[in-house]
Amino acid sequence: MRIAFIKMHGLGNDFVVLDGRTRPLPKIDATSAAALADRHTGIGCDQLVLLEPSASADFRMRIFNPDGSEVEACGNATRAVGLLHGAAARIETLAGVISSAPSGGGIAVEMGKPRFGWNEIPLAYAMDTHAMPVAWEELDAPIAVNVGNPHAIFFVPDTDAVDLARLGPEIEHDSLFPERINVNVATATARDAIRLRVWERGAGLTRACGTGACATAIGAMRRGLVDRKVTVRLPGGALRIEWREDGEIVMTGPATESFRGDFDPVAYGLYSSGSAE
Ligand SMILES: N[C@H](CCC[C@H](N)C(=O)O)C(=O)O
Repeated sequence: MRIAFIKMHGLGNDFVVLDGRTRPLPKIDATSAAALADRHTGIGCDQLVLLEPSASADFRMRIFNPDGSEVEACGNATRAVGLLHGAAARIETLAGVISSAPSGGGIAVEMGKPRFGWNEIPLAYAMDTHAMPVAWEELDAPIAVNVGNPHAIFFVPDTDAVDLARLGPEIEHDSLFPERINVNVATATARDAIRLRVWERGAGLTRACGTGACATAIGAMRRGLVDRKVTVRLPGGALRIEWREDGEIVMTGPATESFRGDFDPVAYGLYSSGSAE
């Protein structure tokens, strides 16, 4: 039996969504996730997103990077599945239960509260995460923030002048980051505006990163560069981030369904539910 998928994106950060909220999905592991995400031999996406029933929320969202790693959070995908759900939703993730709701033509997501402790990022050893005493060439003194997943944010004079394709993977895989790291280069251009480019852990350069926008906005606020409501402009478009007085991060932005299709699970080492395992 063929498996249906929905192709979606948030500002060009694209996803293959397998909707298992009402019918069981085949077992997905790192190998099959990477095969489905492959842009040449698979369907192709920045992240594979599985929806499953949940005992603690409206549904559970699992997120796999194209390298097969399963991760705790994905801001753009959360808006996409919020659009798919069509109404306000509480969503169980590896980082806890978050919520989405339609908002002004887009989707607003309450992403949880940021964490700043060196062991919460996590880092391999104790260090000031506000201005880390480390550097990779011109990228130095990052601020580290965990918004469900780990981020390092470098504030630079010109984001376009950074060779992120070369420095991104070097930083992502540095032994300082035991769970690797998402790498953000940003410029605060006004009290309510940030420019951002992201090298994503397990995915590489993407057109937008929702958790990167959240982490970068929080980092800029903690550094006193911006106020508590900012517009973050990424290559794929803009997201609105607010750090609410109660500590919750609220991200608002668009989500789009591109097309629907189906695939033969056997071609990806999967067996549709109920068939021979
Ligand atoms: N690559 C990220 C997951 C996807 C985050 C990004 N697509 C977003 O919209 O938040 C990580 O490994 O933490």
